[in-house]
Amino acid sequence: MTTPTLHINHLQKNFGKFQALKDITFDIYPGEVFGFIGPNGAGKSTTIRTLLGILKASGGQATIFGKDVFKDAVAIHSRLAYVPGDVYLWPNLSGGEIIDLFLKLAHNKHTEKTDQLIKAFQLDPTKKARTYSKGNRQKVALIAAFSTEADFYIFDEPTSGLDPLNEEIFQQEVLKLKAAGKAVLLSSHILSEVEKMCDRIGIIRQGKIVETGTLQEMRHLTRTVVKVQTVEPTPEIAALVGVHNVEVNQNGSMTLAVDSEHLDSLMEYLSKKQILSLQATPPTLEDLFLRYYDSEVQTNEQ
Ligand SMILES: Nc1ncnc2c1ncn2[C@@H]1O[C@H](COP(=O)(O)OP(=O)(O)OP(=O)(O)O)[C@@H](O)[C@H]1O
Repeated sequence: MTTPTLHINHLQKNFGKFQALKDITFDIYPGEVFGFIGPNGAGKSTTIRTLLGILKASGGQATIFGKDVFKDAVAIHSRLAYVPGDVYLWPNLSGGEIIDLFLKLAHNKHTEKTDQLIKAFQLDPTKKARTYSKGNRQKVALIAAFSTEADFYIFDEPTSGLDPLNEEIFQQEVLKLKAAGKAVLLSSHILSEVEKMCDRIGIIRQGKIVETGTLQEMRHLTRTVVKVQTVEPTPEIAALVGVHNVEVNQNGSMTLAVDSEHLDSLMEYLSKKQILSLQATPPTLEDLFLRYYDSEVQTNEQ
């Protein structure tokens, strides 16, 4: 079996009496883009900072490339690239100088690829960092990271501040990493981005991983919205197992929600009816995420 690039097992982190990470467990394999999502304050950055050795864990284990992140940081960091959500840059150096400095610190060199990335992200590398917008500061870190020859790339909300064109460049570069067999951890609030790029997703809530799986597996946890119009009225549909919220529309069509595991039996039932129109809208990652977000709000209010 392939060794995971990242293995986290029951990771915990306390800040004084506050337990920010209660139980974080997941793996990321080579060639995989793993989406790490959850509400504000759920513990995404704390998990990442602990993996990078910036914070000391209070319990549990974590390995990167099979090495203990708390003991073998130097060996791990030589094969790892990281971009935080809010990048600090030396204000009096130019963007180009900072990219080269980041590359030097990572024992890498400015290459043709670096120039291609500067062009693709449309960064003016001659300008001093103090004149850069937030988006341009992000670009400096992203260009350095994508120019780095690493095996594991960690991005913590990397596209906050990027315009749609640059977000697209970011996505293309991540997919190139994946095609090259690299592992990627992507923490993001942009669910459409996660949905588009990630092979598997982990949802964190209040310091705990509450779900991990492929988008397909996640979809089974939620409901599909079906809009159907039959020749004959079918009020008995509301009594079928897994069917919820049946509403009759003005034109006689029905809108209902069906648990994903009962979608097939609903379709079998409908195949025996005369259908005028049928539309099934699969749940998005946002539908699933909002479900967890909602339950967080309720928990906090109790
Ligand atoms: N140094 C610290 N001292 C005390 N509490 C902290 C510290 N760093 C983070 N926390 C708390 O730990 C929890 C998790 O924070 P974290 O920044 O990891 O969340 P996040 O999921 O990355 O959120 P966001 O999506 O807003 O970036 C929060 O309640 C935060 O207030």
